[in-house]
Amino acid sequence: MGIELTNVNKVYKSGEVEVHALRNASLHIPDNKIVAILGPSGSGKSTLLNVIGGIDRHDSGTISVGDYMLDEMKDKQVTEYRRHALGFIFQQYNLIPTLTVSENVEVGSQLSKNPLDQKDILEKVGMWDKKDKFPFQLSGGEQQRVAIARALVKNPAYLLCDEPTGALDEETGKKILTLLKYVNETYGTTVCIITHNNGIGEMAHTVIRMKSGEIMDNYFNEQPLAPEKVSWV
Ligand SMILES: Nc1ncnc2c1ncn2[C@@H]1O[C@H](COP(=O)(O)OP(=O)(O)OP(=O)(O)O)[C@@H](O)[C@H]1O
Repeated sequence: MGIELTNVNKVYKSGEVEVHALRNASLHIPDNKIVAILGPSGSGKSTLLNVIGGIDRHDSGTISVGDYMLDEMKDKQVTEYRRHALGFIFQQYNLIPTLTVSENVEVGSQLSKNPLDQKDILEKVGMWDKKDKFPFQLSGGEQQRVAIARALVKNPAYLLCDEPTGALDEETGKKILTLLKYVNETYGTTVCIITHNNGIGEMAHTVIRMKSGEIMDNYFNEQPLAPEKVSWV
């Protein structure tokens, strides 16, 4: 099972210009792992995560995520897949500014048929005592914890994270990585982390390196480091 891509291509066209964002990308990500997707700016990392996450559709090739065969799914089925199988985390947290912490998490809860207990999740991410605060009253690290709680309350099998520590300093970033590792170990969630920070590869079970839309490398880390021990670059 897990995530399987075979010869996936994605071309963006703007006028006469074509950008080959993914070129014959093939990879296998086993379930219940932490995966780091590394590569320079423009190498196709976000495109890869977006086609896996059903935010964007690929042009050719096959993608399966668990039981979901993405190339065979209609848009409505892709929406269901995003709601039930996936949680998303972004660099800029994307919390709703007019809702409190618990109301933001409630949004995630309402998207799921079998949501987890909100109090339990907010306690696990260390934000229960701030459940009535608004996002502007929280630090960046706290906002990212809430975003993780909102994604997690749906109990997704896959957590797709695009630069989750990109806006955070080293100390706070490492706390968020520790939380993601805890999520992986506690719930068995597969955690995919896109990052410019090569050090994050040191804590992952699987590392994927991209360049110019191609997967250059895909290897297992025999001994992933604890998040607090990774280098920060
Ligand atoms: N919606 C789009 N329309 C046109 N071109 C796009 C679109 N999305 C991405 N691209 C192009 O596809 C290529 C890959 O972009 P992508 O965002 O996947 O790279 P990335 O590795 O995530 O970069 P970064 O680390 O800077 O976020 C780039 O050349 C980018 O300009």
